[in-house]
Amino acid sequence: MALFEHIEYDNHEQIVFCHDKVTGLKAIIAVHDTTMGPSLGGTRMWNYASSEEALTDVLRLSRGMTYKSALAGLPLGGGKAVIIGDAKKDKSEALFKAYGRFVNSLGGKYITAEDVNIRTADIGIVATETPFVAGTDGKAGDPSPHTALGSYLGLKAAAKHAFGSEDLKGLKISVQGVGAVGFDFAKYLADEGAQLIVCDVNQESVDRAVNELGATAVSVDDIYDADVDIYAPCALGATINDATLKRIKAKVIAGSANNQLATPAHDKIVKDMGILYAPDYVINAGGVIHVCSEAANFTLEDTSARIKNIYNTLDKIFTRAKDEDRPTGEIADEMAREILAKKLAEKKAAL
Ligand SMILES: NC(=O)c1ccc[n+]([C@@H]2O[C@H](COP(=O)([O-])OP(=O)(O)OC[C@H]3O[C@@H](n4cnc5c(N)ncnc54)[C@H](O)[C@@H]3O)[C@@H](O)[C@H]2O)c1
Repeated sequence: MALFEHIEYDNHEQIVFCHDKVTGLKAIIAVHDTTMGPSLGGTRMWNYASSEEALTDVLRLSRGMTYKSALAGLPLGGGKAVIIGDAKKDKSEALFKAYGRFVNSLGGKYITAEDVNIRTADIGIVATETPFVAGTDGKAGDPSPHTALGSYLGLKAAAKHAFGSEDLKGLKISVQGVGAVGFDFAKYLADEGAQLIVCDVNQESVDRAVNELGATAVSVDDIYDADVDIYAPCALGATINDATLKRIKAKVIAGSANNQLATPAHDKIVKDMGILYAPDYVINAGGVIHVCSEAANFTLEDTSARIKNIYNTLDKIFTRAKDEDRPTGEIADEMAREILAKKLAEKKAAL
């Protein structure tokens, strides 16, 4: 397996392969970049088919965290970790304690939090072995309301660019997934007079959106055919793909879901279709801002100002993408790299 030559290596600072002989823990911690500060990113537990697949995933995700935190203006770098295993069968207190000792061995270069298949209770066990954790129970708490607020503000920035006004009154918006983030997000839209079309695999969540927000429900498959101005993916990743793009009628895609594009190539494909795409890691940064507020002791005002700034960041991305006739995701990545390069130059000058 290639390491320095790995296609996703992208100059990672440190990659730690963790193996605990007693518990059988196998994990990879990837620290992509600490130019802006200690790397922060969640730990994912997944039954990867191979260690190659796990490595590719963690490298891609940790770089994503570097870009996300840089564009959110946070004093954080990017990192991520994966535990290789079946979350239904392989979790144990001893395993998370062993993992916590590996996180601790990095001395704060990597701060962990929850991610797919990891609960705050699991992170609570990790926290018994290391202080380098964020998002534990009883501290900053659930990031979803802040993710919803940031995503709503980001959607308004997209509406301004696509339709000439950020006023959502009368706009038709489909919200795919009305869970922790999606419901609060949809409530902001409904409060502003948007017409909502929602779907969810959970019927209770659908009923709540229909009853409390006056939304119209459609099936999880029909959401792609909805005749709407804006499509807001707030559930799964990879919903922007060749098949769905044949059906999506919206002129804007702006929602909270992670990894919305099925492949990097879909960034240009949506642009060429005349759809304005709000890059996922920019619009959904409210969550990492929330978690950072715990790690960096932000005041409530500071946290709130950073979340509101998601609007301004997207505004800049959309303006530059239009001026340069380039895809929005490409511009976002470039802007993140510019922030990192500037900080690195400052650090070199200070030597
Ligand atoms: N929670 C956060 O602070 C945060 C931060 C950044 C990004 N995100 C991303 O936002 C998205 C939503 O996160 P969440 O915390 O609200 O999760 P959640 O699990 O609370 O909500 C997801 C909702 O989507 C529904 N769903 C699942 N499959 C579906 C399908 N095929 N079609 C329609 N609905 C479906 C679920 O039933 C659930 O109601 C995820 O992609 C997550 O990675 C969340």
